[in-house]
Amino acid sequence: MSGTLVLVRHGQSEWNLKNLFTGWRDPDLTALGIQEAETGGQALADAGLKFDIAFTSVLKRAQDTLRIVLDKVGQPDLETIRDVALNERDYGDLSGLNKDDAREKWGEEQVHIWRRSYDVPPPGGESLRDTGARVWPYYMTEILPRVLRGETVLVAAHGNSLRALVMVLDRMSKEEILKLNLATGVPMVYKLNADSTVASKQVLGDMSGAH
Ligand SMILES: O=C(O)[C@H](O)COP(=O)(O)O
Repeated sequence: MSGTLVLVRHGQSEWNLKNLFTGWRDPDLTALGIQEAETGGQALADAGLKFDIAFTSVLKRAQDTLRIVLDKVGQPDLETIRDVALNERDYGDLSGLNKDDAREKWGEEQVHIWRRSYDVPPPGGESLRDTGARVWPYYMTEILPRVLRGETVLVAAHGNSLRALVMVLDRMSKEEILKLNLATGVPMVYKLNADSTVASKQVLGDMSGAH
């Protein structure tokens, strides 16, 4: 067994609340989002986890979630690396549109395909495969080597940048990833084997409400 990797999706953002496609746009957390981050942080504190380093995107909602989590685990000054590679999937021309309006315009099924499929990009944006093509190499070069050295690494990022990672870690098929939704603020704790495969996964909270 080597180290520990913790993934957490940011708490609810203002645009999650308004039901808008967000992508690379940069809204703040809502009051609920702050609470979700606090709950996730508390769960990590209760599990006794201490981190060696944290990674996040260049977007506020992920950085603010990380700050709240680090406060809860008593490590407010932890070394943190921010990188665009961990940003949310770029939603392209859908960014800023209401998700229900989009369903009315293009149909429920098409919108679901844009949101959850592996390789169909929304107009002007990234498919999950495109997102994975930047997230995965970043994970391999910057994050994984630390975990393999035995470090405990925290990653605060986004619904789809983390889905891209979880798909590979959990060896999910293109069909399975279609159904995967990550809840906001719920940490996933992975223990990795020395060969980079997953030894165990523990979800510290309730994923069932995610949509
Ligand atoms: O970018 C967004 O709109 C959200 O962060 C994720 O949205 P999705 O659940 O529609 O992919």
